[in-house]
Amino acid sequence: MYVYIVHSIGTQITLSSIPHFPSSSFMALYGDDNGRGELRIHDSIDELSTDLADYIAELSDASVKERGVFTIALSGGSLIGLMGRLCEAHYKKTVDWGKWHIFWADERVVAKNHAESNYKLAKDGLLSKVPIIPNHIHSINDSASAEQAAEDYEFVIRQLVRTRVISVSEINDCPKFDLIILGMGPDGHVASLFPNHSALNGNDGWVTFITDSPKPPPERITFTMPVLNSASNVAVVVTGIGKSEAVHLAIDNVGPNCLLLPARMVRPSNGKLVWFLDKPAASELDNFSQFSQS
Ligand SMILES: O=C1O[C@H](COP(=O)(O)O)[C@@H](O)[C@H](O)[C@H]1O
Repeated sequence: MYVYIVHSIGTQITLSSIPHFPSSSFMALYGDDNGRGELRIHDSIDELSTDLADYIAELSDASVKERGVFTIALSGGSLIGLMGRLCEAHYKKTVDWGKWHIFWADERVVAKNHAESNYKLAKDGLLSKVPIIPNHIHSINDSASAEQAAEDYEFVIRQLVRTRVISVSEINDCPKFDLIILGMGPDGHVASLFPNHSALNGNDGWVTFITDSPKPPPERITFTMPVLNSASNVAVVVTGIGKSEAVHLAIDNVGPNCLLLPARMVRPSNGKLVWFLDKPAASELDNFSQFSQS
């Protein structure tokens, strides 16, 4: 019945335990002092999914109390399946779904009913199963070119910033989403910001586009890095051994060559970063053996 919390303060590790989770649970938290955020490492996908659902529900409550709305930007890929617990009766009853506004941190420029659409994935796996107001679902214009779709999406976001549905960053003029929730590819990409791609340097606009994604489909739109880093909360959700090397490069103190890994560049300037990992994904972290002593 314990969750183990590991605080990393420089190289000094302190371990404490508090009653909270079922006995098989395991969670490790890095202090935010290294700028790499909080780490939540779970024994199983099942536990990770429950923790993720609780985390989202808590942020939703806090935002609705404070601002009357909850603005959440989703990604695609394995993430949506990991958010599936939110469709369960407990969350259906307790979450204030009518106050949610849904966005996409990245989207593939394909028709909304296409198997590769991040909208379709979220719609089938989550949005059609909870009482979200249809016009609070802000999906891209799927009949435009990638360039036009990015421009249109930025326009939609600008209108919602103007009407204060979406907050504004205190540091720059970027939108400040209550939560941006990201997956990560084995190459360290987040949203549709890929390593060594020029879109990574897109620091002016809020939404940019690519037509040569290394991962199909090639045409995508994506939030820029400044928008990711302006959010109040960013969660990065990663599972599986195939991503363990990228997790290590994104989080540990590695050489300067990795500084431009997209996942490593996610450092909210005035917000909180949380990594949700299963043990296989965390297994190459420098301190993993200390985490797994439990
Ligand atoms: O193409 C994409 O890939 C990433 C990672 O996907 P995963 O299936 O490996 O979890 C995803 O976060 C992004 O939104 C998506 O467009």
